[in-house]
Formats: sequence, structure tokens, C-alpha cells
Amino acid sequence: MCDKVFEEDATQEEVYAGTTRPLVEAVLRGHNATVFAYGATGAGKTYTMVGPEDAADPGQQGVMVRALNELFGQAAHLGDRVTLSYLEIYNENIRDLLNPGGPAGSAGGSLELREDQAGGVRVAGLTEADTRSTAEVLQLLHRGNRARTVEPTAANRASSRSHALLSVRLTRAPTPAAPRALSAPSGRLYMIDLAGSERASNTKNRGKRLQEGGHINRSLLALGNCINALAGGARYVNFRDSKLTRLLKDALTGDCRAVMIAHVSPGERHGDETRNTLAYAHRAGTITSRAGQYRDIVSDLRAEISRLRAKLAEGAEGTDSSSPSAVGPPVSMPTDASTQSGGGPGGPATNPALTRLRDDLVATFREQMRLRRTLLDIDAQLLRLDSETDRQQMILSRANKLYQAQAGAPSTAGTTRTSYRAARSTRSTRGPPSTIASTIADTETSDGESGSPPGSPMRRALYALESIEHERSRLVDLRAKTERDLERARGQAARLEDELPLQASSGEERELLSLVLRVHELEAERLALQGERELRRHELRRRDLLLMRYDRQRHICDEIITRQRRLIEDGRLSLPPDLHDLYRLYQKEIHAAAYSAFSPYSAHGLTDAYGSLGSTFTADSTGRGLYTAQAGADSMDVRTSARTNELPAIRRGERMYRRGTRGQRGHGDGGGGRAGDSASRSSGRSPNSSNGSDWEVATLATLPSVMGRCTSRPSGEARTACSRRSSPSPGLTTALCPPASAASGAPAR
Ligand SMILES: Nc1ncnc2c1ncn2[C@@H]1O[C@H](COP(=O)(O)OP(=O)(O)OP(=O)(O)O)[C@@H](O)[C@H]1O
Repeated sequence: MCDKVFEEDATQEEVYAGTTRPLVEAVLRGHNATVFAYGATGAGKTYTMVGPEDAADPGQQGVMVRALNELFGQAAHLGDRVTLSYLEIYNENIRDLLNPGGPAGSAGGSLELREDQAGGVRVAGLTEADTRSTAEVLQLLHRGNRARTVEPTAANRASSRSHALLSVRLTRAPTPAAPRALSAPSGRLYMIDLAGSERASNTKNRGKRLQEGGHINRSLLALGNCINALAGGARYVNFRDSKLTRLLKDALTGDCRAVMIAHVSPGERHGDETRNTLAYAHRAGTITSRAGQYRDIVSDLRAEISRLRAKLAEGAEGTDSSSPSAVGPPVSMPTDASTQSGGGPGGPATNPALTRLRDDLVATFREQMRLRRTLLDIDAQLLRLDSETDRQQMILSRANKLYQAQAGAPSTAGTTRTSYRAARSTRSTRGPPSTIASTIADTETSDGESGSPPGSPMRRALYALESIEHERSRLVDLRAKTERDLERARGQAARLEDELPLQASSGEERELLSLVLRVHELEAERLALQGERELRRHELRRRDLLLMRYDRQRHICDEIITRQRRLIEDGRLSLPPDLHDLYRLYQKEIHAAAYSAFSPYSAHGLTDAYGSLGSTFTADSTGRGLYTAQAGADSMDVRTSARTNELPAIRRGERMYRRGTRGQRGHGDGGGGRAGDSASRSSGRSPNSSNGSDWEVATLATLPSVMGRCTSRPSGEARTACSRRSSPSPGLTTALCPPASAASGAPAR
């Protein structure tokens, strides 16, 4: 669930290094990044983000101070400009923590949110402090922290009653002191100390405190809804429900890496809050989509292009302005012949050292291209495995229920579910899939009593999951190795570029750089296209899964209605007229659907719908997933049952109708719709991409990844935290921290 968990004795430095340092590095490379502290009141969010109020010991300083120190240190070194703003949202009012009184004329210091034409949100009148001195910026931060709304509650002696948002913007300005000027775009880091979620019964808040708690919970709920929508891949996410979500829109979408540090208290009495926090963090964690990694690869490449452009522009400054455009591509793409023979971009080079350098440069960039494509390929395979895992999980949980019902063995099913959930959690921590193996062993040993019979859907799903886990850990390792190789190749290219001015005249140097730039540009376009194509495929798989899920939900609802009706009829209960009308409407609907059910499309739809339980997944030697469809229920059975058992049969008919319609719409091939769909999945092709159908496909808006930090109570209960994933994917991260009641002497909750 969490990418990293921090033990109770984890130091502030460890938590910072495990969660936020990679974000600071990303910001220095021109990305946007966000770190949130989330958790119940008193769980230690402010301690993590800010540090204790009287932190004389630098070791106690929180994430904000550490990140600012590091950013300012690097920025001063590079001559970059850093600006900072700090605000709080208290009772849905925005207050400038660097200027708590607000600008003249503001109502009680409350600032307004304004939307610009591009849909971006800004806070009117918010102070953007511009400083190059680390000491000064820390002073500003402390001043802002002192201005925050803090009140004592039963749960926390100094409870922050507001959400605090610290935003640091890094701007690369071209100055003579900054030789790498324009080498990367500007980046922004948001650091957010959310107010704690709270239960009135625990906090014993009354009056004003209770009202604050209501605002806090409402905005956290709005944030949770956005997270849920993003995690579910929704096309429309409602950020407008609270000021917090409006402000965080940029941080939650687009090219923004994010870490959520979820704070929990492992004490038993905090069980409910811990569970809620973990569920919230887990949901946030699922926003992290591998989809974001495509954009990451491409955006790194684009940053490299900007750097090369800047370098070319710098080189052009001192040369004749009538010479060929320094930034434009004066050379054509290298052909294999030209690059291999040493024939350069501008004709054969006479200087052997320069020829060698050019060949090395081209070879290094070719290697980088190859590695980037490999990364993209691995990500595509991982995406497929993610979808397949979800599918097999659904099959498993369905099969579990069936066995529970048939064998009357809730204990085994329960064990399987629990074990599998644990097994699934090994996915993110890259642990061995041993839990799945032991679950399989469990079900095997309990055969005949309550376990699943050999060859059953449950057993097949477990085996499929086991092979998926093996494949996933192989791919994750391969990805890590490829990233290391890419980093090495980048270093090698940088060294060769540094050697260029020594070996080449400025004209030759610019030509070579133009060549490299052009290669990068073409590569970026290619990768972007490839990535978007893969995202569309993923979106189609996600929608297929969603349809399966809806089918399941409808099936359960139908079952409930049928049984309730039986109860009503058997007990001769009289119905309220409106309910009676609803039943009639329902009956009409399913009858209408039943007629359509026997359309030519139905057989395919039904086979696919029911066959889902019997389909299996295997991975071939290249790691690509193969689907093997197996026969499900056949349409004759259903027609028979339609006569003998009206309600359930009609329900099935309706499902057939919907499937048939979808297949027809997607492929324009009538009854072959779903079959075509299955076939194209088997071959790894998207039905959508293959025929240019009119399906609308939404691309997931993703955060890079979610990290978590869980700190437990200082009194000896665990302090735990979750940290960022190994791969630098964009997303949200989550973490957990302890309530300070023990340390602070606040009353125990
Ligand atoms: N890891 C820790 N080590 C030592 N003390 C801690 C730790 N975590 C929290 N505390 C202490 O616990 C108390 C409560 O922590 P804090 O104020 O950070 O909680 P919070 O989650 O921000 O609560 P709220 O949401 O109510 O503002 C503080 O006195 C803090 O110093």
C-alpha cells in the first residue's frame, strides 16, 4: 500500500530523504512537485512538515525547512531565482501567512481565488517573497508558522486548525553568473500541512472548534473525492468543491510529482483513524499511474532539448549573426551510413579527434534512444500487468463468494481474501510473491473440504496472479537497471559535450549540437506518440474492467430485488404505491431488454460476459500478457432458464443486450463485436486503435506517485512512514505519523 514505511525511531532526516529529497531534485530539473502531510489530528503532521515549535536542534527540523535549505543552496550555486509564498486555508478563508493582515482593503485579511483564462487558479494579493538568502527565507517560514491558526483541542495541545500551503518557485534566469541559464524550465514545489481529520467524539470539540472541524473534514472530503476520481481515471474531476482542491488542482494533475505522507498512530484505540488514513492514502496512491511515466520520459527528453537549445543560443551569441541559425536544425538527421562511416553532419570531418568525438556522441545518443524505448516498452508491459491484476482480483473475489456460498466455508475464503490482499501489497514493495504461493498451497491442502477444486476459476486466478507477480518483479528490476544504464549514457554524453569546445571550432561545435538536438526532437515526438497510444490501450482495458464491475454490481442488485420480491410475495406484504410503481417499471425494463437479448449480438456478449470467469492470463517469454478465452455459459442455457425462472433469466438477457450494443458500436460489425474485442486483446491491439472507431477515450490525468509516511507515537508506539516508489514516476506519495499526545502531554484519545 505504501511505498515506504518509517519506523517509530526514524529521524526527521530519514523521513525527508525518503520522501521529499527526490522531489527537490525533480524541481531543480524543472518539474513541479508536491508533498502533503495527511492524517488524523495529533498524528504528527506539523511535526513532520515544520518540526517542533522550539526546534533548537537542527536534527528536529521538518521537511519544509530541509527542502528550503536544499533548494536555496542549489539555487544560489546556479544563480537561479527562488520565490516563496505561504498561505493557510482556515474555515474556507485564505490568509497570507507572510502578511497575515492581508493587503489594504482585504476583508479581515481574507484573500480571493481568481481563475485565469487558461483555467489556472491564483490567489489575488498573495505575497511572493523574492529572496536569495537562506537565512531570510527561513525567517519568513518561521514568521508564517507563528501566524498559523493553532488552538488546543482534546486531541492535540497545539492543533493546527487550518491547511497550510507553502509554495516555492524556482526560476532559471539567464544571467552571466549562470552558465546553465535556460538549461531547464522553472519548477515549483508545494509543501502542504493539511489540518487533521477529526471525529467530534474524539476531539470533544464544541462551538467554534466544532465548526472548524466541520470545515476541515469537508475540505478533506472534497480532496478525497478528487483523489478517488483521479484514481478511478475519471475524465471530469470536480476540484471546485473547496478552496483546498481548487488550489491543489495543478498539484494533483499534469506533470506534477507528489508524495503523500500519511500519519498514523498504531495504538489500538486509534484503529479507526488509522484504517481511514490508510484507506485515504491507498486511494491517493493509486492515482500514481504508470501512465505518468511515459510523460516523464518525454518531459526529461524535452528538458534535454531546452538545454541543448540554450547551449546553442549561448554559442551563437559570440558568432556572426548572418551565419546559419544556431538554434534551428541546419543539418539533416544522420543516416546509418553517415553516422557509421564517420561522415559528419556537415560533410566528412578532417580532424580525426573530431571524427572520433562525433562518432562517440552519435553512438551515445543512439544508446540513449534505445534505452528510452526499452523503458517505454517496460512501462507498457507493467500497465498491462496492472490491468490484468485487477481483472484476476475480481475473478478471485467472485470465485471466493461462490465457494463461500457453495461450500459454506467462510473461513477459507476469508483466509484467501486476506492472504491475497497481503499478496497484492507485495506488488508495490516488490516483495517476492510468496504470499500468493502460500495461498495456493492453502487452497490445495484444503481441497475436498472448503478449498477450491483443481482447475477452478479461483485456482486459475491465483496461478495467474502468481505469474503476474513474478513477471512484475522481473520487469521492475529490468526497469531499474535500464534507468541506471540511461543515467550512465547521459553522463557519458555530457562528458563528450564538454569535450566538444576543445576539439571543434565554434561552427563545427554548433553543427554537432544541432544534430544531437534534432535527434532528440524527433525522438521526443516519437516517444510521445508511442506513449499516448499505450495510454489509450490502457484506458480501454480499464473501461473493460469497469464494465465487468458494473455487471457484477447489477447482478447483485438484481439478486437483492428478486429475493426481496419473493419475501414480499410470500409474506403477502402490501407495498407502498410508489415502490409498487418502481417494481413495475423495473419489470418493464427487463422485459424490454429481454427481447433485445435474443438479437444476433447476444451470444457473443453473453459468452464474453460469463466467460470472463473462465479466461486465463499467461505471460509469454517476452513478458507480454496473453489472454486465453474459455467458454462461459452458453446462450441455450440462458434461453431455457428464461422460461423457467423469469427474473434471473431476463436479467441475463439484459446484460447480453448491453454487451451486444457495445460490440456493435465499437466495431461496426454486428455480432462480431465482442469477439473482435477479445481477439484484439489477445493480440495486444486496441480495438479502438485498429479501426478508428468513434469511442471516446480519456487519457488519465496522473500524479507521478504517492508516498506515505507513518510516524507513530513517540511514547514507543511505532513511527512509520511510506516513501516514494523506486522509479521516479509522476504521482502522489503518502506517509503516516504519530499523535503527539504522549510527547506533548495532551490527554490521551
Ligand atoms: N515523531 C515524533 N517525535 C516526537 N514528537 C512528535 C512526533 N510526532 C509528533 N510529535 C509531537 O506530537 C504533538 C502533535 O503533533 P502535531 O502537532 O505535529 O500533530 P498534527 O497531526 O499536526 O495535529 P493537528 O492536525 O491537530 O494539527 C506535537 O507536540 C509534536 O511535537
